Amino acid sequence: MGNRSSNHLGIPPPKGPSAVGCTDFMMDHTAQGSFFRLYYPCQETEKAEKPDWVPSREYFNGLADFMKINRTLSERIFNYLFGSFKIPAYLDAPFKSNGKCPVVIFSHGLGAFRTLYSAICAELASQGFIVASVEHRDQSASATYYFHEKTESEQARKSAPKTSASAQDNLVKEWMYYRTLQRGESEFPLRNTQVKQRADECILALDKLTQINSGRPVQNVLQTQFDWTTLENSMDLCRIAVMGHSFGGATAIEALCKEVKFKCGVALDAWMFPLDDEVFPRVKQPIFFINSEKFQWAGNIIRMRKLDSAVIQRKMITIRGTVHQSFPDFTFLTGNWIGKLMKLKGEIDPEVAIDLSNKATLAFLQRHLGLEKNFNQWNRLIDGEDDDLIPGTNALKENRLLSTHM
Ligand SMILES: CCN(CC)CCN(C[C@]12C[C@](c3ccc(C(F)(F)F)cc3)(C1)C2)C(=O)Cn1c(SCc2ccc(F)cc2)nc(=O)c2c1C=CC2
Repeated sequence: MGNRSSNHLGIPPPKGPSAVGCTDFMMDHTAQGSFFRLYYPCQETEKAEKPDWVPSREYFNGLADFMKINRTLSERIFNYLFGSFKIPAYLDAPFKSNGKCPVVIFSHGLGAFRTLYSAICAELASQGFIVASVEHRDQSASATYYFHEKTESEQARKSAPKTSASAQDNLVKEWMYYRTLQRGESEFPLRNTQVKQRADECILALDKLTQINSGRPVQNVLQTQFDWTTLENSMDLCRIAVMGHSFGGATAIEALCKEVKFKCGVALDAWMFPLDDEVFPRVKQPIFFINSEKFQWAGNIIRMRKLDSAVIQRKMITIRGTVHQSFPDFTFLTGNWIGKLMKLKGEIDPEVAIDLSNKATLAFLQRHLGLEKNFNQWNRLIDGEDDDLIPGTNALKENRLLSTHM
């Protein structure tokens, strides 16, 4: 990678043997329904094009709200900086896999949304996983949308002639934006309510995938060219993991606690604040904490350590030279100095960092989902055995003799 010209920016293509397809699913016309982007192994295809990384400009508006910057100005900047990037996957490409695919449900961070972790999700799909990247409707996403049927009165107000009242015409696309903390509002009740809703949304996404896998007809209210019936019997529903970044890492832990079908969890730079203390003793599945060097702090690590267990595998590694944004796709999309200025990049090459994170994740998933692949070649990464990895954490002042294995 070192010899690539610096202006060649973009989300790194997946490294696994399969080409990757992606499509969107929305269960119904409510904010309570499941909404996710699906990444999956697909047939090599020239004709399918790669979808836009940010599906519509409302997402940039939401991002501006989240970052407390002016919408008009930032929309132009975001469009200029990020408007043309494509996802390393083929839109609605036909599904193809030999054998049943293990499943990962992915949960985005605060202020993010379903498309921003494509380097991670596409890599897993290229290695044979079916990945559903959920878009949460708990108002923690920068933006998300849903449809609702227009009421008679709304219909009446619309100027168009009655004759055009097709199914689509009486649907209104409703945008839900990031909910900022009100002045004087305490954060924990909001985040604790949100983490529970987020876990339920991960479980609901799994329920929809289960229904799709069974071949029972499933409604997708989005007009896509993807044939969902091709996913019948495609998933190994004994091999399901839940994964997430930051707030999504806490969501993964909450989801493990609520749903035993999730056999293990991977928490990328988890933000432990939203979780109740009583969740910790109730999680029985293995968890892998993959942390950045700059984001973590002692209090957050100490909460992760509450999950430490002599009988259930809990592992933790820290990637040297990484920041919180080393996991979402933004880290690949700006030059070095803008990236470092906006804390989107750390010292380490972003592709090296995400490669370590992805390989360590694959090795952990093989171990705890019982996969018959060759991801065990990266087992040493789970123990932090690499020049760019620290076993456990750098965020505590303890000396190495006292540090536990996690
Ligand atoms: C002032 C705002 N204040 C809001 C509460 C803090 C804002 N903030 C730091 C930011 C996100 C930042 C960001 C994004 C995107 C560009 C861009 F320019 F590239 F678009 C730049 C700069 C602004 C780095 C975080 O919240 C960090 N964070 C995140 S960031 C997840 C995310 C969000 C948007 C994305 F586009 C990509 C990824 N997810 C979490 O679950 C948690 C935290 C903190 C605790 C829990």
